[in-house]
Amino acid sequence: MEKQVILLGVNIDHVATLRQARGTRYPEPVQAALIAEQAGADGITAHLREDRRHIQDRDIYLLREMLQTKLNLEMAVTETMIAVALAVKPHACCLVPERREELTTEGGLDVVAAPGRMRDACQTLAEAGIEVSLFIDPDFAQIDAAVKAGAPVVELHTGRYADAQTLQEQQQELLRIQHAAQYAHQAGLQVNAGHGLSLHNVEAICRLPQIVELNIGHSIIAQAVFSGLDQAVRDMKRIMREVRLHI
Ligand SMILES: CC(=O)[C@@H](O)[C@H](O)COP(=O)(O)O
Ligand SMILES: NCC(=O)COP(=O)(O)O
Repeated sequence: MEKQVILLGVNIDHVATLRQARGTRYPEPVQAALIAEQAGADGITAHLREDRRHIQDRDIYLLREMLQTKLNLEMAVTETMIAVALAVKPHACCLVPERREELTTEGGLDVVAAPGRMRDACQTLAEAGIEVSLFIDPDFAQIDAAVKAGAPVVELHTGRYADAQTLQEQQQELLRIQHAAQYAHQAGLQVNAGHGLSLHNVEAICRLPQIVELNIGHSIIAQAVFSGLDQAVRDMKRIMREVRLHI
């Protein structure tokens, strides 16, 4: 398989978490996005949650106007969110599961359980010129359902890999992701990955040649607290590039 550059989408949700903690006007997520782009981010991801715990609607509209790369809007599969996406027209939409009581995303979208709803959402967004990706667990049945729904892209959930408590568990989950990436690629899908990735665990995912793009947020924003956002993005891009060059 030809060696491809692996792209980095920087998720800026938790810049907005800091702002919402006090209801101030700072830190400005749009400013963070522009810094991330100048540091080498290939795109910006923002999750407009139904409970608006971090990213706000105004952030999405401003990002759409200001970004030099691409806006990947993460959202639940609801009529309300689809209406927002059709109004904003981001470059891409990643459809994710959401539960208000969750601390963060806990799993992948269950495409198998709602094939019609997923197909309709994919079709509506695609007709508006939006590239749709489905955030799913590394599971063959979910990959098959994503193909049937007409999604051109899947983002494999790496949360169980990132949260693994033992080396054995981590290796098992990595193997699951590897097989899912191969299967999804063979099915003609673009394969992205994300959730819980950091400088400490990203290398093994970068070694999977089918992975086109990683969406990483929490660990980059956390590192930015100490080394600044520009450096945090550059550090992540560098490790991704070096690992991919040597697979
Ligand atoms: C789908 C996913 O894994 C993340 O992109 C998502 O944004 C996590 O939600 P929080 O950013 O609210 O933790
Ligand atoms: N879809 C994954 C994403 O955008 C960022 O997830 P995380 O790095 O904040 O866990």
